[in-house]
Amino acid sequence: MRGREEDNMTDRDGSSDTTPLIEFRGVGKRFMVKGEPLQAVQDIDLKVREGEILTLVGPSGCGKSTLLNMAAGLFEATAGEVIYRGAPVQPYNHAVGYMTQSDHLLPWRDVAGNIAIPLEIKGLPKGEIDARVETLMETVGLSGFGRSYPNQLSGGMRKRCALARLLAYDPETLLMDEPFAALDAMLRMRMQIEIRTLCRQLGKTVMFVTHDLDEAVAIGDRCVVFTGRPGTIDRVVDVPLPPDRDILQLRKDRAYQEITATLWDVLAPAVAMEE
Ligand SMILES: Nc1ncnc2c1ncn2[C@@H]1O[C@H](COP(=O)(O)OP(=O)(O)OP(=O)(O)O)[C@@H](O)[C@H]1O
Repeated sequence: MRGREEDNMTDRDGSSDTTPLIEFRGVGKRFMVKGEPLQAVQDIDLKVREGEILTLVGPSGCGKSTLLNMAAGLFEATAGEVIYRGAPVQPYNHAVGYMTQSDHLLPWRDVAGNIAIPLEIKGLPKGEIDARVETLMETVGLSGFGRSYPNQLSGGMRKRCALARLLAYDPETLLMDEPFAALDAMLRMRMQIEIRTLCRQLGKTVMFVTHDLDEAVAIGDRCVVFTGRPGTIDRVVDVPLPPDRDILQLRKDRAYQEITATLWDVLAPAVAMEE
């Protein structure tokens, strides 16, 4: 199945076909670097289902971020096509929101001021902005911190603030590129729990890139494993854990242990080849 996702898009219960929200059809991306071609990804066939959390894991440089950038319409595919809700992705895809490792909070604005930015850009009236900011702070567990400045926040609180700002744009799809990589293990787990809970509550579709296989399994409904350079899809697996899984207890879960061990066998050779 190398380079190919299973053709059928049956639901978890196997009952029905679903139209993908995002589809990569035979996608390749080649960059020119100092006059030389560099094939970042090739032969990518991938369907992202509406409302799912799809995690992408693979060795460094296999093109995970490149795929997110193509879904966002920031990079154009050099082969194949990227489809969003039935139409080719245009520069830029306004239905997606991006979150990266660095939170890009404005240091001179407090928490409420940072979260308000997209609402101010939209030109909403002040009363509505205040009410929406309050709700968003509550959603991400930052109630009472509206007047705090980014340098007064812990790493996890900064992430929550960045997440609330992202949600203020109300994107249909969240593209998350190693958003929790800089957090310590405990905070990271708390954010994983929050992202799963929030995205299920709000019905968001998520493409989530991570280097961390445990994280990919813990938060994903499905997990895409990449290999090589150029990046190709080795396999797409259903994560055999319930949607309302208890992330804190996963280490003791037999299904979790088995799936991470299986995926590690796929990834390990590629990781061993990383310089
Ligand atoms: N704008 C660009 N111009 C030239 N080369 C690029 C550009 N963006 C990415 N690349 C190259 O494409 C390849 C894939 O990069 P990409 O960042 O997508 O991989 P990745 O899997 O996300 O890596 P990592 O896990 O290290 O973040 C790399 O060799 C990278 O150097």
